[in-house]
Amino acid sequence: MRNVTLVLEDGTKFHGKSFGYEAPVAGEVVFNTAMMGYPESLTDPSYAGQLMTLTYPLVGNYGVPPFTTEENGLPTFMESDKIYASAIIVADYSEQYCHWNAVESLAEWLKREHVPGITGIDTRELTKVLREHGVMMGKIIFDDEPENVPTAEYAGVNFVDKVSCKEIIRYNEGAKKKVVLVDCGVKANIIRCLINRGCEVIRVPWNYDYTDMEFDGLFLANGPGDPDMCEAAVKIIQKQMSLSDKPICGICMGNQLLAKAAGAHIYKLKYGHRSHNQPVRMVGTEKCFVTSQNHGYAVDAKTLGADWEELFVNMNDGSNEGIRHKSKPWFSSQFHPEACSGPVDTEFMFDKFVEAMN
Ligand SMILES: NC(=O)CC[C@H](N)C(=O)O
Repeated sequence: MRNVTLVLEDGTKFHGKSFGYEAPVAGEVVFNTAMMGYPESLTDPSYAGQLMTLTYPLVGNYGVPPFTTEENGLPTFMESDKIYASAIIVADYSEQYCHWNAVESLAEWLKREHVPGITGIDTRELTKVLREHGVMMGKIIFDDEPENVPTAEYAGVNFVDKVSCKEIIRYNEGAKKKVVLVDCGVKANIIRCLINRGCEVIRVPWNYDYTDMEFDGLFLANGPGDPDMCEAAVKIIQKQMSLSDKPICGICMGNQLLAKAAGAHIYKLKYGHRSHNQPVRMVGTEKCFVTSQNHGYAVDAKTLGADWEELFVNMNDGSNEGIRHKSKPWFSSQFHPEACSGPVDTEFMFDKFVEAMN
């Protein structure tokens, strides 16, 4: 294994070994504290442009599932068609794996998909640095090729435009309820959750004007990067809200875009929420949920329009975790009710959306 150095924007260095694709890479360094779920996280398009650090030390020991697809075209075990994270950073990579569903090692998969992976990194120390300083850009450099220094930008890049579908894709055609799904970088399990509830899903590009289409409800998906890059999507949501009271539901980027359409501002969190155990409270109740999350930006709830209110708050830092309109069936969550991976306790969000369409 070749020696590599992870160099952070502030000059901090971490030395490790390459176990994935052998190429230098740069991106925003983020950390995820989930104990499992690397096949799902790596294929979550919301990680585009990011070097994903896993704080759980042992990674790779359950291998990687096959890339089979269902009849409807969705991947059986993955969250999209490929790895979207720019790299994975771990403490202790295990080439040996054992799982009923594994067909290859994580290293084999990363190499095939041209994604670097590095091991032997003190990921706890790295996470402490990111928590103190906030997320930073970083570069993975091969020690025997010091002149080969990669570059990348994160702020100001429209990642949604890079990952969104380019043409309309339909799933479960002919089902009772038609849902327009705005694809900002949608995870497959959002589509599965809608299909499982008897919906036809009409997946449209992020900046597509769907307002004159025939549908029963609008779903705003998750996606990578800065929501302020997605003004085009916000304008279409505002147009839709001015034309009709049809149900609208959003997840993660979808929460941020709905909030922007409601007049709110978005800000960047110091180091984001990426884990399987983010506690959220439903506002006005004592109901709390353990949620799966992956986001770096948040809605400034104080800036929401007068017709809107907070629906969920994060119990660790008090940040917004969801909003709703005071009288119309428009609501969203910053967390991931579709999980994949993570706890499924909040899947009721999909039930509420389907109920609203009925
Ligand atoms: N998973 C998501 O949809 C993330 C939304 C947005 N890119 C953020 O980081 O906050």
